[in-house]
Amino acid sequence: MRSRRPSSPSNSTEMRDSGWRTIRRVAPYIWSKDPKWVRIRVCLAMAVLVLSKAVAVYTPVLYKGAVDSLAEDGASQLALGAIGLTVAYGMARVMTIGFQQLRDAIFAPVAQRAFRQLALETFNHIHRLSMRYHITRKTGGLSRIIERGVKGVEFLLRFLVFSIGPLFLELFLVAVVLAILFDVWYLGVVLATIAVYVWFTFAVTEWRVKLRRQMNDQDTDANQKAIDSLLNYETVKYFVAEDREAARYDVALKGYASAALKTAYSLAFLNFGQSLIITTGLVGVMVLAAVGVQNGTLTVGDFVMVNAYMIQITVPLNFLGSVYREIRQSLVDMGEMFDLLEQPADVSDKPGAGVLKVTKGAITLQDLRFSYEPEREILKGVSIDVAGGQTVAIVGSTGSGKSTIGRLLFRFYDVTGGALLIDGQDVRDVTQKSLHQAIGVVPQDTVLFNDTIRYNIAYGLDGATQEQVEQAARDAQIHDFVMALPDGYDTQVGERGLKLSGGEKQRVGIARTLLKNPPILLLDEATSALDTDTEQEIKEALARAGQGRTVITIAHRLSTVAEADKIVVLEQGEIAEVGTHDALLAEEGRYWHLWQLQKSDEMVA
Ligand SMILES: Nc1ncnc2c1ncn2[C@@H]1O[C@H](COP(=O)(O)OP(=O)(O)OP(=O)(O)O)[C@@H](O)[C@H]1O
Repeated sequence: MRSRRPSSPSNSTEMRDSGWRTIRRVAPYIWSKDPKWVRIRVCLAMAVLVLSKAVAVYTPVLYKGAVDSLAEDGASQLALGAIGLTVAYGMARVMTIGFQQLRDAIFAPVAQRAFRQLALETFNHIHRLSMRYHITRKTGGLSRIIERGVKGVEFLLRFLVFSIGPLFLELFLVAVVLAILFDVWYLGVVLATIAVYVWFTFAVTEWRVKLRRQMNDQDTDANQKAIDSLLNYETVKYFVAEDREAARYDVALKGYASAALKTAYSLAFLNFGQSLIITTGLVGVMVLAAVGVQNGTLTVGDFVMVNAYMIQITVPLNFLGSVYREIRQSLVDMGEMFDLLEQPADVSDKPGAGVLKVTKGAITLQDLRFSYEPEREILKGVSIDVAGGQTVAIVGSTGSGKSTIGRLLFRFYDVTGGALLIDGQDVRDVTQKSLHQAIGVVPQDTVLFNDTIRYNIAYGLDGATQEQVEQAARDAQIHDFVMALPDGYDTQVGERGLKLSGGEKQRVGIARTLLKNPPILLLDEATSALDTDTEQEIKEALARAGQGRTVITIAHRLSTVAEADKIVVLEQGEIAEVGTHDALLAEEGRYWHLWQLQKSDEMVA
């Protein structure tokens, strides 16, 4: 699906601001001391740029010389001077192009380095951003922001450095040559032509940007309708709605066609207007030159030289409209990327944060308070002590805050009150890296990389060997299943692991966590009802995984927690009961009630 392009800045202040911000952000990569070659290349590219423009501006002078030489010597005589000048003219043209290409080649590594570093910086930053940010953004949207932002920088560099900058340098040089070789009238006509041309181009482009936006919106609309309809393929068939769908799509297509036509007409208007202005200027300057030739103050060579200059400056001017439009769009795209880069991470390491040292693996929740949104407290003072090596289960009705405790332990969010300690160290005082290293998480819904089973299991340990992968798979009770597959460990799991069943995915998830071998294990049990056999296998796999570690199980089904050393019953963010399975049943309280409910559910099922 093509995305809707963001709207462009509506006024020049915004453009200037985003322009400045872009320069501030990109300049350090372009004008960087380290490595040294960056600055050397930039200086060289600039020198070659000036050289190419100087040669370009001198080329018509050679042309004039050839024409004058021909006019003086007469066509019948051998005009050696004219031939020499014509060859020199040809060489000058080749040199101009040669210098341009050389400049591009010298600058290219600098630009590539800048794109790479910016993309990498943004990517790393996105990984650093907290969960709070990630769950509100669509990952596809994020990758588009990086892609468009980096493309924007690429475009801006290419056009500012290689198109707009050189164009203005050339205009300036031509203006100086005209003022010196001819008189200020020529300069006046040229400047007036350029001024009117630039004004016209910008004004019409501004109007065209709006038309283009309408066209893009219509395009997105048509696309969305088509995709939505295809995604609902079965529903369309169930309701015999093919004709209705086609009609709906056609309405969207009609809207797109009408917007596209307006865009095309406006382009014709822009092109014609530009050509009218430039030709008027060209004719004006040439009339001045023709008068000069008649008066005897100018030669025929001067006449053709003026023409050559005018033609030379019109070619790049022709692109001005599209360059202007693209620059505006690039500024918007880059603005989005820089917004992202400036987005603070709300969970970050304290300055001087130490490394978490896990000795026993004891976990203490001290009067833990937390809210995702200020007005709704999810955990209202929860205190739990988990001794090293113990298995503690947290149970409770849905929405009571069980998974939230796991997220706080992993420090996806910071607590709003109280503290969370591991072996006496507050999780906020240690580096996130060391904390994440110490905790293995088997989430409710394991998401896998779109790669092989081997890759997904080996992900748990950088550089894991085949033997280690297989051992982990055996411990997670998935090895036999994998070996029975035609491609074994090379089986592709599909996007997000969709080619595996829920139970298989979860066991792959357990295997990779076992390979990580963390002292603390956080199990967020699958809520989806698994069949009894699978549940039993997963239960065994998890029991094995928990040996010799501290385990916190967030349990949705009580049948899996009976053997826990301690069960904490959570209700609406508060602890309702704590005890062992037997003790809690004997109390006949909340846990007993939940147990009865689940037992009767299972009987019905
Ligand atoms: N990112 C979030 N922003 C706002 N509210 C959230 C967010 N995540 C969870 N919540 C809310 O916090 C409450 C507790 O969620 P949590 O996932 O911890 O519940 P749970 O006890 O694990 O439930 P379940 O058994 O259904 O998984 C829920 O009411 C949920 O709607």
